[in-house]
Amino acid sequence: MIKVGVLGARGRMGGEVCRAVEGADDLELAAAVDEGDALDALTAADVVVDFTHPGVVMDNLQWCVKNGLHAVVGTTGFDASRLDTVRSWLTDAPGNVIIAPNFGVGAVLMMHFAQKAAPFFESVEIVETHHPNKADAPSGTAHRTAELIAAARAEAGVAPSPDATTSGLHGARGSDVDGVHVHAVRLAGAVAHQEVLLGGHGEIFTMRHDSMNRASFMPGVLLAVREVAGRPDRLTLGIESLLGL
Ligand SMILES: NC(=O)C1=CN([C@@H]2O[C@H](COP(=O)(O)OP(=O)(O)OC[C@H]3O[C@@H](n4cnc5c(N)ncnc54)[C@H](O)[C@@H]3O)[C@@H](O)[C@H]2O)C=CC1
Ligand SMILES: O=C(O)C1=N[C@H](C(=O)O)C[C@H](O)C1
Repeated sequence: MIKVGVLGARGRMGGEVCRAVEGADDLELAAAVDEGDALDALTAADVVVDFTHPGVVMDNLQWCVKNGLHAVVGTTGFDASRLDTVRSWLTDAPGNVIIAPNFGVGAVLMMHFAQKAAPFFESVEIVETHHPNKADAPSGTAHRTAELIAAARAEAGVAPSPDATTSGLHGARGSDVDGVHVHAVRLAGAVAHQEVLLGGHGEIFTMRHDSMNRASFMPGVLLAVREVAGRPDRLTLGIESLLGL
C-alpha cells in the first residue's frame, strides 16, 4: 500500500486526486491538507501530491524534500531557475520528485507529436483555452509545448516563424515563448484545451487536445504516484518517460 498525502486537497484538482486515491486498491489517502492546515500530517505519507498555486508550491516542495518524502507536483510555474533550485535541494535528501505541467495522457502525446512535427513547418503558434478561474497565463502545458517546439526547431536549424507585424495593439500577437507565439483564452465553460497550429507550403496541420473534466488527469497522476519512488532520476520532468515516450 502506498500512503499518499495531498496538498491543495480542497481545490479542484486536489479534491479529484483525493477521490482517485480513495478509489485505488493499492493506495491509501494518508493526509489531505489545504491552506492554513499544518503540514505535519503529511509525514504519514510516502508520496505527497501537490496541486496548489505557483506562489506557494516551492515552499511546499522544499518542505516535502526536507522531510524525506517523494513528491508528485502538478502545480504550474516551474521555470529553469526553479527547477535548478529543486535539483539543489535533492542533492542531500532521499526523496524523488516528478513535476509535470500536464498529467493527461492525450496532452502529453500532443506535446510529443507537436515537437516531432514542428520542424517540418514554416510557422507554428499555440492557442490554449482554460476556465476563467485559472491563476496563470499562458498555461504550464502551453509554455512547455512552446519550449519543446522551439528546441526541436532550433536543433533542426528551422528559421523563426515569419511575421511581418510592425504595429498593433499590445498583446495582439500573444506571448513569446522562445520565439513561439502563445495565445491564452479564458472562457467560462472551458476546462483545459490546446491547439498547436502548424503552417506552410499550402497546408495547415492543427493538433488539438481537450480535457473534458479533471478526472482525465487522474490516470497520469496515479501512474506518477506509483512510480516516483523507483525513478532512476531524482527529478523527473513530465510523465513522458513513464509512458515510454
Ligand atoms: N499538471 C496537471 O495535469 C494539472 C495542473 N493543474 C495546476 O494545478 C494547480 C491547481 O489548480 P486547481 O486545482 O485548478 O486550483 P484550485 O484553486 O482549485 O486549488 C488550489 C488549492 O490549493 C490550496 N492552497 C493554496 N495555498 C496553499 C498552501 N500554501 N498549502 C496548501 N494548500 C494551498 C487552495 O486553498 C486550493 O484549495 C494550478 O497550478 C494548475 O495550473 C491543474 C490541472 C491539471
Ligand atoms: O489550471 C488548469 O486547469 C490546468 N493547468 C495546467 C496547465 O497550466 O497547463 C494543466 C491543464 O492545462 C489544466
